[in-house]
Amino acid sequence: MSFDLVFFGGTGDLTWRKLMPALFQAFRHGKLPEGGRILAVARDDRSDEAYRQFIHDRFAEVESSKRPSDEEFARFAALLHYRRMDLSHPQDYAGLKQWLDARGADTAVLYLATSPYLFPVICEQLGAVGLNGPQVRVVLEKPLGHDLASAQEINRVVRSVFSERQAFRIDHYLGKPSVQNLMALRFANALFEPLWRRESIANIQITLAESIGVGTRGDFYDKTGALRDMVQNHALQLLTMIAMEPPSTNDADAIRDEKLKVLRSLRPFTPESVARDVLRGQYKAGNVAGQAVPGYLDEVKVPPGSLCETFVALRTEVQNWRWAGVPFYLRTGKRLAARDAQIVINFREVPHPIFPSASLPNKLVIKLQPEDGLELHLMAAKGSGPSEQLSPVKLDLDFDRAFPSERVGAYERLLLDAIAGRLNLFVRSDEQEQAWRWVEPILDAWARDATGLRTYAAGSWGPAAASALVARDGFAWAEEQ
Ligand SMILES: NC(=O)C1=CN([C@@H]2O[C@H](COP(=O)(O)OP(=O)(O)OC[C@H]3O[C@@H](n4cnc5c(N)ncnc54)[C@H](OP(=O)(O)O)[C@@H]3O)[C@@H](O)[C@H]2O)C=CC1
Ligand SMILES: O=C1O[C@H](COP(=O)(O)O)[C@@H](O)[C@H](O)[C@H]1O
Repeated sequence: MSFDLVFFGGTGDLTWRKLMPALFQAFRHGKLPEGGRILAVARDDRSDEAYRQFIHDRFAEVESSKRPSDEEFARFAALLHYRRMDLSHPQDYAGLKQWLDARGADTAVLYLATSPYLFPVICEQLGAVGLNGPQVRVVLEKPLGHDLASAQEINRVVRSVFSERQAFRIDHYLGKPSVQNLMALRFANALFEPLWRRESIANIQITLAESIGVGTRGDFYDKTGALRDMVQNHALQLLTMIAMEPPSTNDADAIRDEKLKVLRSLRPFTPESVARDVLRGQYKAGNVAGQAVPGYLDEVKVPPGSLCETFVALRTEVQNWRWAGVPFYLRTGKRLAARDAQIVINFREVPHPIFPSASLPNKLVIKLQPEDGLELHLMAAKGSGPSEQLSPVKLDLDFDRAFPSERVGAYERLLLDAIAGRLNLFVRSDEQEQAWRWVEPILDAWARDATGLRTYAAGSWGPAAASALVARDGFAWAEEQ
């Protein structure tokens, strides 16, 4: 199968930092189909050779195990091409069409790695020159809109040019190996399904903690905040995968239909429940891994006095028969104590204790990063005889060790899926819009009342009030258990 992969925004940070290294890994692992060309598009004039040199130099900034040798780069670079285009100039698109048509590859994947303000004009112009035939797929990078109205507008334009099956909306968390494995855990094992419900599960906690701050992205981040940056997309996508009903097939729409039902079942927020169940915070100076780090307000390009949230914790419920009354806690933040993304399924206590020593409820921890694996926390008897001492034990499955040569990074997986036309790990427009619909009352409440922002020391687990959010129901966050 021949393919052309075009990166609009081909000189940008996303392309050289994430997409090119991911493609190179696919190439190195022999997973990139033969017969591919990669075309980078941006506004400055440069030759293919100059672009190859640019990418070569940027690889120096990539993790050393992921850098190519000279011989590997020479082979990879032969796939790379460059074309000058101003994406806001309609007259620049005919040349792109000619370039693609001259070879007429089986598939053209057009990756919009630019600021989203360009998405409408790019889609319209691709349609105008006929680059929307069935062999074309368009990949839309996050953020897809700033609120419901802007997301709907982008989707309207995309739909006016492409069919839904041609639109690949990226949420890179869906490409993470442990997130893919969540589907296998739930739907390729009979063990968990009978327990995966309110009768057995006390609460579910999704934590997406970062130890890094906003770095040099202060201007972008300040207009975005943690709710839009992480909750509306990554955290909610994880929640849907945990809470969805078993899809009837492994087809993309069967899965996305079930995820959409979960999003529609989330308890809607009111001004009162936002005040009670949603907490936002901003980091102050502190210490992360022994290093002193500045507060958010001292980061570059952050406006003085900004009220932007760098931390969100919230409590919600999925209002259906399976989950009625089970709290789902979501938490994300920058400059927290550790880089730690995990989903914790806290099971209920045994109904009738018979041992003299206390027994802890079972817990299943789905670890997304830094490690990728599963932990099942159980109780075991340490001794024998009538007064057995119970002790917690852990079944620990490390996927990196179990499948050492087969783990594929998120962007590598998603790029390969887009080339192959597999939509399972991409977000459908209705899911995305429903997620915006659900977070909007929070955004509205915060816009009306600027007083609720709490602070937390960099290197902590967020504002102290986040513990109270969970303690109110008689529970504790994983690190406090
Ligand atoms: N960086 C990251 O890690 C991530 C970024 N994103 C999102 O991806 C998008 C791109 O981010 P990032 O790569 O960091 O941004 P950059 O500013 O680094 O890159 C923007 C790219 O778009 C090109 N561009 C801008 N305007 C035009 C135009 N009119 N015609 C042609 N090309 C144009 C630029 O090239 P030139 O100016 O030379 O023309 C450049 O190649 C953003 O929306 C960002 O939020 C999402 C996830 C992660
Ligand atoms: O989408 C985003 O994700 C990253 C975190 O991704 P991870 O794979 O490193 O966990 C986050 O830093 C960034 O702000 C956000 O835009």
